[in-house]
Amino acid sequence: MAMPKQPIRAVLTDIEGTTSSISFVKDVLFPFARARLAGFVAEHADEPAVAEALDAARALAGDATLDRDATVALLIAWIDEDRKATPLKALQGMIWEDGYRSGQLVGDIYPDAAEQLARWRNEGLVLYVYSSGSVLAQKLIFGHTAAGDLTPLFSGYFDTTVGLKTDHASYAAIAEVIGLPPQAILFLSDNIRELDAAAEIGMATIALDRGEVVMPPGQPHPVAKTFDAIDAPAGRLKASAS
Ligand SMILES: CSCCC(=O)C(=O)COP(=O)(O)O
Ligand SMILES: [Mg+2]
Repeated sequence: MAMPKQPIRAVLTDIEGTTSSISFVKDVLFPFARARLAGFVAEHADEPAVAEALDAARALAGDATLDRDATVALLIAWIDEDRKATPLKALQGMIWEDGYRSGQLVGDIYPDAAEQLARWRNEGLVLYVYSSGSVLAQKLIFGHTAAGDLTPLFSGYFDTTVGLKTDHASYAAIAEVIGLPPQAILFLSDNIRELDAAAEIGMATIALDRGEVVMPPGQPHPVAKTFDAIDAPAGRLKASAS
């Protein structure tokens, strides 16, 4: 006998390429952090969170003897190759904090994402974020948008300290923390490998195609161009969009 489909009770969303443009992350956020990394490290290297991130970067590189300059050079190389390394993401978040608080950075959230997230929350869904950006960076981008502070919409945030976004175990751990079966969670992302990992443990999935990258042909997830096309409580595209 076929199991009845679980109603969706939570939405888990990616940021870059999903709620926010890839160009904002690549052309605004990454260069902002890149230009300030050496100065930030020189000024804050003795603070525990910074020292911990620098040590973690050295450990990831497999060379605990790297001096400060060599570690900064390594981190800059990681920015240039868009490496989703947890210590780099921690430092980027700390550097962006100054930019958001001073008004130099404004969180770029697609209006359709902001509107639909608010609507889904009003409809009783609980909302969570899962991004390679650190939890601090996630709170900053949603906390400093042109439409104001969107952080009250969210019940929680997950970053790569829970595991890689392409690893199905990360989604199992997130479902456990949320306290819902994976089948009751809808995951939204522009990255097919992330969606595959979430689907592997039974989450409902929808791919976002914001027109900045080409979707691989034949990939198995329903595709939405905007959040308007998504029927989140049903965990699928609206009939008018499919
Ligand atoms: C939190 S904004 C910066 C996002 C970021 O650093 C990044 O690498 C984007 O990864 P995502 O998992 O949101 O696609
Ligand atoms: Mg993404």
